[in-house]
Amino acid sequence: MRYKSIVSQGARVTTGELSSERQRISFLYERLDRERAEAKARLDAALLDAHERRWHREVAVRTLSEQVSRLRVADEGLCFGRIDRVDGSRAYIGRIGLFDPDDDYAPLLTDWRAPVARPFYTATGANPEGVTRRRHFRTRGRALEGFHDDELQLDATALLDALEAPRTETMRDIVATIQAEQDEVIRLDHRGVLVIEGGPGTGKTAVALHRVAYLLYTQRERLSRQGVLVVGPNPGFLRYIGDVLPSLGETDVVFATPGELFPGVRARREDPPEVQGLKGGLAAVDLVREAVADRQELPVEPVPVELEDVTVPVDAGLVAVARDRARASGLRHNEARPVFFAALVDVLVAPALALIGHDWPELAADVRRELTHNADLRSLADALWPVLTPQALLGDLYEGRCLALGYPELYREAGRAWTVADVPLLDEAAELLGTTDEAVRAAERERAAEVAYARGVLEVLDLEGFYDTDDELRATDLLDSEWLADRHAELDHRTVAERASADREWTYGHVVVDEAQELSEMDWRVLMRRCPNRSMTIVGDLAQRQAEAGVRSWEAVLAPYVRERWAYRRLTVNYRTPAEIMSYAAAALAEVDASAEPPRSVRRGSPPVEMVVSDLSVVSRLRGESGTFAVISPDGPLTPRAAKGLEFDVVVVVEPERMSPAERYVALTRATRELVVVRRGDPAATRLAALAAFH
Ligand SMILES: Nc1ncnc2c1ncn2[C@@H]1O[C@H](COP(=O)(O)OP(=O)(O)OP(=O)(O)O)[C@@H](O)[C@H]1O
Repeated sequence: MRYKSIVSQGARVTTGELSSERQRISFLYERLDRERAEAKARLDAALLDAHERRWHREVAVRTLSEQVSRLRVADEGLCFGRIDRVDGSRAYIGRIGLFDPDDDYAPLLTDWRAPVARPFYTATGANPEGVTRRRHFRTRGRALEGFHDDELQLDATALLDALEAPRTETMRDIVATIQAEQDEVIRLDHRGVLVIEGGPGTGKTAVALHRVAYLLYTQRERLSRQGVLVVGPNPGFLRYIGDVLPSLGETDVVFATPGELFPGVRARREDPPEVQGLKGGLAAVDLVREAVADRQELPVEPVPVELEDVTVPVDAGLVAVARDRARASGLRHNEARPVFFAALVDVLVAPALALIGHDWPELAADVRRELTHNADLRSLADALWPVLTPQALLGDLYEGRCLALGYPELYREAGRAWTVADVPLLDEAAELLGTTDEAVRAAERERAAEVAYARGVLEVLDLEGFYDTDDELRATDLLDSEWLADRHAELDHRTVAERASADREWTYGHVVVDEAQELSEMDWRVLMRRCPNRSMTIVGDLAQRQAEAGVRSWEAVLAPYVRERWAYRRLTVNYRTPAEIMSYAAAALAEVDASAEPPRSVRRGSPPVEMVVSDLSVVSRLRGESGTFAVISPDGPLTPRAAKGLEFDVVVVVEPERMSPAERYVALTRATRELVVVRRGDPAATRLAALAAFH
């Protein structure tokens, strides 16, 4: 191996160097503790500062609280490497940057995202980028256990150590071992849509999350104002990746599944594949348009409206003229209602005058006034052109109207929960319907909730551990209810993430879409609405697509929004699955796409074990020896769909023959160490067949 470990170096030199590196690292922790104490003192002072304007104080408190939590994340693995340069200078690389205030703020520790840290990840023997040595530290908690230096090849040791470690329930950051091809993508200076594709285990998710941390570092001002949205396939996956950004010091990010992109709805249910196809294709845009048009109705029979001197029959022909005028206004359905009513009054004046038998101008004005205030005409207009929420529109469509419109497959019983595929339709409906009075009332309710939230913030400040003893002043000691009320009026104090996730019209500064191959054309419309600047990182693998309505070509999905203006990068190395398991899974890949290349595995392990059993209950007795363990079966509890994006040390795949090729490919590539494949059959017959083949 092309590295010098401290063990292979002379013991005298090693001990000396190790102890000097230990001193250096404890010095960095001292600095960290000092900065943290100073930030906390400034936070206390900001809370106490009675002279400062309230909202200034509020901003200061928030900024300092963020700083305190940023400093807290670096508690473990603060510094993980060092580079020595040709000019004799060196830089220690870590999770955050630390500076020396006593030496003109010279860098003591360089943030991994800073440009000067880049050679730590990218320098090679062929292209050393001015670096003579790269050193990797091995730490436990705050203690330095050892280090090794590499000669600028792809450093196998640090990476393999990281990859061999047993997995936990949640994904870890890879900041100490980012590889050059990944680093290129993480730091890519591309403002628009970036598609990152790669086979299973190539680090797409890890890279996308580190890219978020990098973008927040380089464009903090813009992104912390607008927020970042990370979309993942299901809640289990979001829980799995949920710790990575906080471990990198970034917390202000909204995580959502496609079923949660419409505020107020948390869809979990899946439609059958053919219904997903109908709801997910672009034709669903016309479907929603038709559903709205269907609610702009004509009376079947003329409806009599009684005025003082005459009864006017409101017939379909007259209503059609009013409806055409309202539609021609170009306003959205709810917003065009007043136009419809005014047009209806307008078209009724002439027939009313004709029935009265006079057309004096004063009489016409009276009739118009009477019609405008006529309660029957108002309720008729309400019935013919009702105010609609997206939920009411789709609910009525599914619970009956779909039959007359020719979409019987959409029919559902009243009161059933929304499905994931309904979410983009609700969003589309919201676009076509516009605001409702209900929306205004909801905004009022939200304002009331903000007041309650403001109170909550104070409690959180009390609970977050900034106050260690009872003697210290607490936020609630300093801020009274009057202040709370004013403060509520002055500013919206929720975090960007909280405000963004509650607001359908919020537009994010950057959107990350993971397992993007699963999203339908309708899902993409929602995401593009949430990100008009098209600053997006899209990660996926077309070969792993399980959703019928998912992506078949990136070009086709992106062209309507950015034409050909998007960048594409491929990751080629598999950091999860040992080579033996990957070559076993290659057969499933070939079934999905005969021309596809499986990624190259960095690790070797043991070949998968195949079992044939007559009774599947055996599976419940299988266990992994250590680390994480999962059974993936078409019937669950962990289905191939739910296993998307996850990994486990030991994986048992049950009845892969009952899975589609893409499902099989996903299931077979989840193991980091051992794969057991269980099929149902006659074990004796299988053994005989194997023996026959052997002879
Ligand atoms: N440079 C690295 N250093 C250490 N671990 C890494 C590195 N790159 C990836 N990994 C690890 O490899 C595993 C697979 O990464 P990840 O889940 O991001 O892959 P993926 O491409 O999203 O896979 P899939 O397509 O199956 O969802 C994770 O455990 C991740 O932490």
